[in-house]
Amino acid sequence: MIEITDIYKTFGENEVLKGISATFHPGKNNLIIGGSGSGKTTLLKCIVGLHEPTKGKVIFDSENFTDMDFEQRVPIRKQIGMLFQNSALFDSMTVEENIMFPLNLFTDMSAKEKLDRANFCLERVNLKEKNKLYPSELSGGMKKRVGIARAISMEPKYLFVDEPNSGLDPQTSIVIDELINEITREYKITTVMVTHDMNSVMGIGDHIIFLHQGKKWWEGTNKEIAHTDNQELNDFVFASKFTQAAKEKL
Ligand SMILES: Nc1ncnc2c1ncn2[C@@H]1O[C@H](COP(=O)(O)OP(=O)(O)OP(=O)(O)O)[C@@H](O)[C@H]1O
Repeated sequence: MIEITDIYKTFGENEVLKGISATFHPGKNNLIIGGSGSGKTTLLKCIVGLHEPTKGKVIFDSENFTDMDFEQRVPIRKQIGMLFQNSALFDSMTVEENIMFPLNLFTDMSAKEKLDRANFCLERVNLKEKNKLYPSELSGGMKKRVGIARAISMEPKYLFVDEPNSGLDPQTSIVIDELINEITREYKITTVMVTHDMNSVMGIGDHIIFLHQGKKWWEGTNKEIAHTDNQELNDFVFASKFTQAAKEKL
């Protein structure tokens, strides 16, 4: 479980986050949504420690991450898997080497153990036997799957995902969402995902927080979002005539 309390983040004069609190539970897809520039990525970075909040606390399973120094944070960082927008694979490394990268860095596993783990993860994301390919030889969807395989290689307790569907076609996006959803449930991971994608929101949004004007404007599930009377959320989710018409049929 991750608890964030009263998170503020200011860049110069720009107060981006204004007192955000939320609890993210294990085995759930926790989604952060909101308009462009509303602070979603900033919040995600504050939670993982890529930004320090100006004020507020981040607690990982009763451990106060905010008050820890770099060294103290290492054991928690080892339990964090990350999948960022461009998959962030190393182009000069094969698929297998990319997946083993965190294992080389953070574990003392033997070469065979690392290879077995990489193969297990590749199988889990349906990329068996793609070990020796380079990122340039993969489609966008395959790269995301390698990114997921790498993110789960350390058996993370927490998974942070930023816009996993950017640049993917709708069908591939659904495959990626389903994979994240299955892994979250199977390994009881606390997953926190930033997304713009309404298919993701409706498909896998167990718990959603909507950011607006730097605040948590609304919180609920994908079932509740369809019937919201929150004006700003409604305008955001059902922005097009097409989605508005679909809502009326719900
Ligand atoms: N490192 C930084 N330095 C200064 N300002 C920043 C920094 N990172 C983000 N910001 C500002 O914080 C605000 C929120 O940015 P953020 O990337 O968190 O929004 P977002 O909701 O994720 O947007 P998008 O959906 O467009 O990716 C923006 O005004 C942005 O310019």
